[in-house]
Amino acid sequence: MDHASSRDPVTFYGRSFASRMMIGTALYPSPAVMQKAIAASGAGIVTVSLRRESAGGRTGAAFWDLVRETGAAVLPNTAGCRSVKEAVTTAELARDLFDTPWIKLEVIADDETLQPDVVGLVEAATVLMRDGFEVFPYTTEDLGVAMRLVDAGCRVVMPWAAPIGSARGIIHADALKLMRERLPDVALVVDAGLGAPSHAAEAMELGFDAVLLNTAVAKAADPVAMATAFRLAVEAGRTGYGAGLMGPRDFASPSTPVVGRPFWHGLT
Ligand SMILES: CC(=O)[C@@H](O)[C@H](O)COP(=O)(O)O
Repeated sequence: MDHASSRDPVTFYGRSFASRMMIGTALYPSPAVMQKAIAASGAGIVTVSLRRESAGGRTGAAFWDLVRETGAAVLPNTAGCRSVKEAVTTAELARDLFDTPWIKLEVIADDETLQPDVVGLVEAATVLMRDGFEVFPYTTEDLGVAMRLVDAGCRVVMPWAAPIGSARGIIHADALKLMRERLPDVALVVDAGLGAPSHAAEAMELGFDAVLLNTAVAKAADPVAMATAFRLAVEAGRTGYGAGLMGPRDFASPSTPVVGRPFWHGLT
């Protein structure tokens, strides 16, 4: 019987990638460390903030060159947008600047916590999908919102594990499991709040298609080593999921025989 494995490619809007990890480009101690960490992560997709790039000038151009040198596909994002209008305008600028229909859509309700505004998100996703974008919406674990995003045409949904930068890992595993169960044909990516490689493995074991993370790698004492650890964890989690995880049981189930006699009985 064939099983899914870490070597199965993942597909987003018709583009396939060997790696199931996406990585952010913010917060690294230096551009050189960012490049090395991206390489160590094996990520085929990097996300970049349009606000940073649209600032233009030498800093923006130099940063864009560094990202391009990684060879990864670019997923521009609308980080920091607080309204539908702002997110749609930013997406349009991103399409021109990065020459891609992809947009990681973030509509933020609260500057302090970066809590997603899920009402504005569905509205902006509807506008952008109608306008030919391929939207990767960043949302909470709420199934109802995810279903509205799918109704709007999104083929990818990116629920959080936990609030951005919190490093708490998956807080509502049951809600993510339900989302996986109810949206079997949608590419689901756990985005934000992953703090340890084991969190990424858990997301993959839940059957998610990929993970996206930034802070845990960028802020690690050794970002390159941490990127490697996340890569291995994603591969392990995906392979474990494909191998068919046994379900938990309420009570013990003996894994060693309790009948018969030890084979060495009588030899001494
Ligand atoms: C939505 C968002 O901005 C995230 O993609 C973020 O960049 C990654 O979250 P962490 O920094 O918590 O990994």
